[in-house]
Amino acid sequence: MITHLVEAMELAPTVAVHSMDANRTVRFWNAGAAQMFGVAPDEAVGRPIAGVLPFVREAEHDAVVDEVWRSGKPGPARDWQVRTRDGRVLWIYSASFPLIQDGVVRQVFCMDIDVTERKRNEAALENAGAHFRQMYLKSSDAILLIGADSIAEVNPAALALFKCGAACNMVGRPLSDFAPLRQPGGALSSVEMTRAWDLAHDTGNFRCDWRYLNCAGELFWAEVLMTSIALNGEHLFYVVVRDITARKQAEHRLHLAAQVFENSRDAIIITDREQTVIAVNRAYSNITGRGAGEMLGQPLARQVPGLEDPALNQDIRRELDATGHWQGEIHSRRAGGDAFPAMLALTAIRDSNGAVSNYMGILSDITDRKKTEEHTRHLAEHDFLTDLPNRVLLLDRLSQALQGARRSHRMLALMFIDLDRFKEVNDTLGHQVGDELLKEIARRLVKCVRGADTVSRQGGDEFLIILADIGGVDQAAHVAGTVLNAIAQPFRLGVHTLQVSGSIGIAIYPNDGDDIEQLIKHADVAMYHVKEGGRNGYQFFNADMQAQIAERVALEEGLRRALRNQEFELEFQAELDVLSGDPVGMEALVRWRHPELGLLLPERFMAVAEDAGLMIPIGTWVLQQACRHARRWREGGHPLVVAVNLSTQQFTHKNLLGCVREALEGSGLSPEYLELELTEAIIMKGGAAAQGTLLALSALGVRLTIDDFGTGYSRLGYLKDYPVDKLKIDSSFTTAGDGAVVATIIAMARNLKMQVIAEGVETGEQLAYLRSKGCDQYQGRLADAQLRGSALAPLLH
Ligand SMILES: Nc1nc2c(ncn2[C@@H]2O[C@H](COP(=O)(O)OP(=O)(O)OP(=O)(O)O)[C@@H](O)[C@H]2O)c(=O)[nH]1
Repeated sequence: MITHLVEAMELAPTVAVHSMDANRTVRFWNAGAAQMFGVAPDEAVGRPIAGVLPFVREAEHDAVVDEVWRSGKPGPARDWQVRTRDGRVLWIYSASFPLIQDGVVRQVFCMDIDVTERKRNEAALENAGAHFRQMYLKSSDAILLIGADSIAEVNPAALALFKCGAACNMVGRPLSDFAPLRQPGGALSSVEMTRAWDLAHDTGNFRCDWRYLNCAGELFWAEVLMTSIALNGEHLFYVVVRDITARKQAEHRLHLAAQVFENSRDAIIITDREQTVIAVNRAYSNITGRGAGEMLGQPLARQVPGLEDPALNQDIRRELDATGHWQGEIHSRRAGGDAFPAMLALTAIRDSNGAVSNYMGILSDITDRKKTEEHTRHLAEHDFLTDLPNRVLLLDRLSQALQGARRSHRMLALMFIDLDRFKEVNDTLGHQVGDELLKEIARRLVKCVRGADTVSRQGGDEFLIILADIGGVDQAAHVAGTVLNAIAQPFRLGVHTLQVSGSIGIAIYPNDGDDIEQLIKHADVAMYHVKEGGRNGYQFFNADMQAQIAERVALEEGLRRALRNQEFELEFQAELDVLSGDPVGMEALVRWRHPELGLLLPERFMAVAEDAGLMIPIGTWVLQQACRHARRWREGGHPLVVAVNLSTQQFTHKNLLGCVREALEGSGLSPEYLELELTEAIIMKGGAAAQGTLLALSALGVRLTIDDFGTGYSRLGYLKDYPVDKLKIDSSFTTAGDGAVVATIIAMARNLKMQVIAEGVETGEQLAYLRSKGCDQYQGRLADAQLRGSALAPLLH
């Protein structure tokens, strides 16, 4: 048995077996030992073991062997490190056991197995583990180990990324705790996560971008790599999470930029630094009708229509080099050849070193904007009603025409046209008909002139015409005649047919002025003279007109001052009873005590007052003063009626009643002592409202007299409809001794139960005649003389 065992030991190829006796002398040394240690059996057997095997841990080994000798039991198996004869260091697995004969330990056998290879693998594995741990701990990527349902382990980077502080805040929780309810695509995070786990499981690993929610409640983007691993039979996921928020933001910005580029309504062109086109967007094709293919690789200047002009190109380059930017309007063309206005903005794009790397061009189609601008400009320069040039454009055209005339030493004419009594059209037919008339007149005026001339509406019923470059004044006169004739043709406006006329003043450059203001002013002055002279005609400006105008202006200023300084006075004409000769009333007549010109009669200043719009304040003053006088007469024991003339402006003024009431209340005069005199013409001008006004005045208690009766085109029918108390026979009938007219008027007044008073009575015969015809009262030089001779003389002033 032993023999067999020894044979087996001899032959065991990988097991080195040797034995030693009590003297530590080698007794057995098999082939394995020879091979392992490089010592042949005959070199070993019979020699002390210490000399044969220089063990690295000799003392330790000796102790084990000593223990076997002493105890007679096998020593513990150990890994030892030994050095072979040829200097190799081996790891051996060694077991020692005793050979006992007769109860005595005779030898100790050692069996050694070379485990160097295994030891080396173990060391490598250990090293790899340590390295891996280092990587795990130091990794800048977050690493999580996910177990069945929850996080099993996290590295420090994961704690930092998820801002969770300690591992215990993550470990044990499902990864879905760290995601928002839904991913940006809208899918539920839990559903998406399960899908990802499944894919990772099926394919080994799975990569995706994922939106996470950290412990601070903040969302962030991460790239996730899940690797499915099996560890000790357990299924795990090794998850690497890398924060890609910055990348996502950059991607988002890029995406946005691409979207802007592609979806911009303006064409965007990108070139390289040589201005060769490298990209265009869709809008470029939409706007220009050219495909991107036509553009790419081509020089910008040749491909953006409108930029071909070398001079413009040079300007652009200079500006781009100097400021990095150029912007301007160009006349571009579409593929079909249609021209369109475009705004081009070119910007140099620089790289990180500041060198120009590209250029970006933005080309906008500004057709609509141009149209809007043109429309706005048209509105600003044209009259809304007639669409003729307005004052703004006229001034511009006049300035240009003047420059041209100066350069070419030619004449130009400026015509000021004002329609005659246009207000009446408005008043009688309405503003709308007035508007239609103005429009039609505008059309006719345009037809009277050449294309180079300008017809403009200044507002109201005023038109100005520039006759640019006339050969002589007769040419202007000819046009003025044509214009008057055109205006004079009947107008058919709806159901109305009307006939109007105009007054034209003409100023000639250079004779009547050499600047815009002067020419306009002088044409206006000339027009005014036509109005003064009865309207419906034309006049050229002359210097006398200017003087007259200056006088008028002075008079107008004087009137305003007179109102302020109380320069007006009242004079009175007596109204006497024909039969008794007693005074029954006084007619108040306004006078102006002019500081330089002395006492002025109304004829001298009323027309100016009317034009200057001063009739209301002057009339109001007269009314108030007259009432005060009458009140004083009454208090002095002379209850006389005071007669006050009303002007058209007063009669048609909306506050006439208020004004009369105020004058009565202000003076404390009873209404029956106030008599208001109106001419037939004034009543007619009051139009449809006249009857109402007269009734309202009558209702106030004041008396109403028709002045200058018989001179107007009397429509006698109206008399019975109006609350008129008295008719005043115009002095022209009295002084002319026109008995028939006077008698007829008196008879008519009788029939209408009105009183009648004759004006302008100068002689006793005239008075006798009036008396014989039953006239009630008289007035005139005879009446004043009689009063002046009486105790009431002071009342005349
Ligand atoms: N229908 C209409 N009337 C306007 C317009 N603008 C101004 N008017 C009126 O035109 C009238 C101009 O009157 P004036 O020129 O002062 O006087 P007129 O009645 O023409 O009398 P003369 O010029 O003295 O002959 C005024 O009654 C204005 O109210 C407008 O756009 N449409």
